[in-house]
Amino acid sequence: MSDQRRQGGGGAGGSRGGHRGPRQKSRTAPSARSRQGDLPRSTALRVLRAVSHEGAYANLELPKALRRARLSGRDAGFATELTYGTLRMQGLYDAIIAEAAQRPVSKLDGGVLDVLRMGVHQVLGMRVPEHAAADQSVALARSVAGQGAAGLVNAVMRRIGERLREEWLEAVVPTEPVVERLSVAQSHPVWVVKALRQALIGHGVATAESADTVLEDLLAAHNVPADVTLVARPGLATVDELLAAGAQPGRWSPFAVELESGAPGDLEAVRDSRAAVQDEGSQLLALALAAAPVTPRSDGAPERWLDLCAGPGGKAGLLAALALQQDADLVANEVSEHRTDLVRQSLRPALTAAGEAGREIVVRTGDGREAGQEEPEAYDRVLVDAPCTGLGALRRRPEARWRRQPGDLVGLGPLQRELLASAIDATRPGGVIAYATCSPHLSETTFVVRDVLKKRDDVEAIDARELLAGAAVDELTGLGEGPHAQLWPHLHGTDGMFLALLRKKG
Ligand SMILES: C[S@@+](CC[C@H](N)C(=O)[O-])C[C@H]1O[C@@H](n2cnc3c(N)ncnc32)[C@H](O)[C@@H]1O
Repeated sequence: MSDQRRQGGGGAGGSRGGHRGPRQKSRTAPSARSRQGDLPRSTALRVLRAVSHEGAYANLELPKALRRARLSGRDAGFATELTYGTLRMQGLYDAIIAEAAQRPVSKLDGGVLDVLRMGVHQVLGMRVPEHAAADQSVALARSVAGQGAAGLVNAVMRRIGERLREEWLEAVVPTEPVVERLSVAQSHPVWVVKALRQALIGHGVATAESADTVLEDLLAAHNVPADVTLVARPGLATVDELLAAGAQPGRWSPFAVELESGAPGDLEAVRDSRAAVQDEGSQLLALALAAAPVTPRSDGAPERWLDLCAGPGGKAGLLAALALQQDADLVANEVSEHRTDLVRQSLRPALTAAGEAGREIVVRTGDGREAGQEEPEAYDRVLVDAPCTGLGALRRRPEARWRRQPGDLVGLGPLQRELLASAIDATRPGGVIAYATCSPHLSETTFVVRDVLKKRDDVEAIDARELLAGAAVDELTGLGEGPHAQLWPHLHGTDGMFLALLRKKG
């Protein structure tokens, strides 16, 4: 459990702001505090408004908002849990608000609805005393929508306080059908629940009989904040260095540590891009590709690696470090110029080290769909970390489940297939292609690989599970029936990463 969750009812409001230090109190006059809600809550509300009205991403918006409000320590933790927890559980909270307000949430003003969602999360998700949550919600409602809204929020918050969480669940969660039940109880859109159910069965980790139980575990795992995992990029940083700075060892990757407190940017190695925030699933994928057997080049020339969709540079950062250790060259390609800049930043120390070692690391902007035609059979190892719905990373992207739509798959499907076909063309005979997504959705994983393989006889699937397990420092099972591998948040504590490894024949 994270610090934010542990602190639960403490934080900003457990005691009507009584825990706050004198410095914060002096920044806001008492009259302003009561009119607008306290600083952690008004900061969280500002982020929620930006997410629901301006299409902002909470993980980018929140750090900026915390900085602007100069929140740190417990207050920053409280605002973070309030923002992320409210966004995650929005589906359940909307059902509770509709019942308590005796009207559909679509009839409520958007700002008032966000205030109420935050209010419900405080009472039912964070154990903040009802009176503190209600008073602060009323003040926030007054500031966003006036006195009339304050009266409505007051009435709804009092009604919400009349029942325990279990009683609310009983009141608003339908008993059947199962998909509807899980959708409300675990706060996911129905289409996502259905797609994940199919994925669990399709990837071979559940049967039609066991799927509902396993599905509940998966959905529940999406509602628990992910640990902050770092990678010590080999040759550039060491795990020991990060452990000495207070991190704990990771579970699967030999280069992973977990940061239980503090911000990643507090660590020098992270500031220098020698280490980085990276889920262990992503680390294992890069390690599996680097370890896959390829036929050595007959001319003895160094291997050439390609990361076709590299932005913002997480996997490219680890691949660059591994390429340096294996005397290989790397091209990190990305279609967006802005994201190419992020890759360049991420690879800064590796670029310097490559220059010193006489190795070549190139960061470039380009459409990956053209690489196969422009550089046929040029590479030994190619990663396609394809643009996808991100349904495997819902722990980290709290608003993604509400923003994503089934229609997104229509645009992504052809792009994923074209990128994979291009990657195969760019790989020389005897080389290996890794196709990865941070989504277990069958339409973006096994169906893409199946369709591409159906059209060509120059490539075959190899057992990704074996290579993934071989890269792990602990026994890694539950990856499916093969040959492709699927990681799961509820089984492995990683993001839901998919990996197919293909070998170019010849
Ligand atoms: C899932 S992200 C890759 C994440 C990255 N590998 C990492 O670990 O940090 C997919 C990336 O593909 C890029 N992309 C989308 N279409 C592309 C294309 N046609 N060619 C190359 N990159 C593309 C997106 O801009 C995005 O940065």
